[in-house]
Amino acid sequence: MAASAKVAVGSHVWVEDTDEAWIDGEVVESDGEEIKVNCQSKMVVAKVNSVYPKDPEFPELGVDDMTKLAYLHEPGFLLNLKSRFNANEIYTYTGNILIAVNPFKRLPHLYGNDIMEQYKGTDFGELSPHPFAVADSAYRKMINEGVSQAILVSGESGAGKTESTKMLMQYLAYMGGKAESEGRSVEQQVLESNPVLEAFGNAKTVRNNNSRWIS
Ligand SMILES: Nc1ncnc2c1ncn2[C@@H]1O[C@H](COP(=O)(O)OP(=O)(O)OP(=O)(O)O)[C@@H](O)[C@H]1O
Repeated sequence: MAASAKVAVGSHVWVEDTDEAWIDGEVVESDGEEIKVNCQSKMVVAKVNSVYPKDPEFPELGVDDMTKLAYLHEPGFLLNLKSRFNANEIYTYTGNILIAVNPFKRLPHLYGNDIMEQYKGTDFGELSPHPFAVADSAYRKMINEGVSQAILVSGESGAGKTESTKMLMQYLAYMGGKAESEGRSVEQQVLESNPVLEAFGNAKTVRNNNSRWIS
């Protein structure tokens, strides 16, 4: 929060916390420099310029695009991801960037052919955030503008880059190759080549038992 911003008694703010990262509460006292915040578990004293405003109208299930948040700051972002994750919504947009939170469990209902069909040719942002929407947007730009496209997948080890890339490949293969050869579609063949490539290029690490290994 900007140092000059006023924090009125009765307003709701986010305060940094060593255990939870951020906790929220109501401001009960302020002398202009320091404030006392009544958080659910404890009373916290903090510097005015170290707290962030909390949107009192934040929807319980969060918003599908961070740009719809009333305040763009770390605790607001984290609350939104957590609210959506608790509702099994692991994908969230920030404009045209897709954020994926690793569910560490299979969610097959998200990735079937019926879901790919839904995303086919649909305007970006019209349906729920999804890697298929990113892949569809890239695919259509490539077809319509005749220009090569790149999708950047980034995150720390074990975040889910390989899994997300598989979704992107699944969609592109689905869109690009329907011809059957020896009873298997191009889509199947492309996806089946993945474990072979992984066997040569991946190794178990502390964070991930299927990690990309670079010497
Ligand atoms: N969308 C998802 N659905 C289900 N499980 C997932 C998903 N994303 C990640 N996981 C789980 O997390 C594990 C690690 O994910 P992944 O291998 O994609 O990470 P990574 O970012 O590629 O890691 P590294 O950089 O170490 O290679 C997967 O083996 C899988 O069990």
